[in-house]
Amino acid sequence: MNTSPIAFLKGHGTENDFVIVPDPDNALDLPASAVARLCDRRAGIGGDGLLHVVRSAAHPEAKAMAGEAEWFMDYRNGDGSIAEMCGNGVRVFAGYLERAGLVEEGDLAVATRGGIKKVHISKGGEITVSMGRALLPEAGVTVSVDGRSWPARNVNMGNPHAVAFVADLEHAGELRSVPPFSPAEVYPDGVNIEFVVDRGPAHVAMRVHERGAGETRSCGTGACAVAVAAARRDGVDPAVTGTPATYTVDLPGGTLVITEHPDGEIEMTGPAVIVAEGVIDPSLLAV
Ligand SMILES: N[C@@H](CCC[C@H](N)C(=O)O)C(=O)O
Repeated sequence: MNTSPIAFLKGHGTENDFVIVPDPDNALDLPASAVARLCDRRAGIGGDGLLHVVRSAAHPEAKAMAGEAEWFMDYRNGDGSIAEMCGNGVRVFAGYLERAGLVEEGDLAVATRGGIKKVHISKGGEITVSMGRALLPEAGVTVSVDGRSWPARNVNMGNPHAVAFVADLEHAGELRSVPPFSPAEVYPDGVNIEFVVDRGPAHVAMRVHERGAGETRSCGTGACAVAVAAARRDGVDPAVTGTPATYTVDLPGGTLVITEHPDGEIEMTGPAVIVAEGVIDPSLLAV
């Protein structure tokens, strides 16, 4: 049981916001109920998710990566569930490590449940993450919200996404109160759903309903999934042309720039901001 005061920080990446809990030795008990309490916007600190900052060597799920990546992003969704990867989260995670003096500007590797991610912290504060390759299972899916349905592209960025191109982002309705529907046989563990419109050549805008969090103001893995789905729809495949493709993705909370390289590697660039730090009352962490 956690009895002494525990430090936290609050940060966001394009307004996808996180409670950051530094715990290098993995000494804290953080069950789903405690995570949900911390992420509660009224009775807790508030966040779309939680970044538990642990040394890889101290976490059973990350030990094997400790030789290549000193730090493990133990990411949790706001409802306490576990996700493989969080694109905005990994930038904020790296931003925290730099601010705490645990890493320096430049290149670092971060261990995640989705594997090791290479991160570059640049002088201006923007952070670029190599997000890995997108998997595009052939099976098309349908998503529905508020009585409307759209065909969607199934994209896996380490975590599952369904990307639907719509005529108007307002058609996605009140996503926070009316969760969209997607087929459980395709997504047995749930799915993140993106609604997308065109803004111009290689420029789209999206809204997202995240698994475990509801509608959020941004999703990094979602923006990567959208950029790849938009490129394929536009007949663009860097593996075929041998030329990188860059898409600008506008989200309610800001803009992310996504580049897909000919070898399939996807790079995402965006900001990471720390807005506060403080101390958690241990009662919030009671099991
Ligand atoms: N906001 C994240 C994605 C977080 C995980 C997602 N909700 C899931 O359950 O897969 C991002 O920036 O990628």
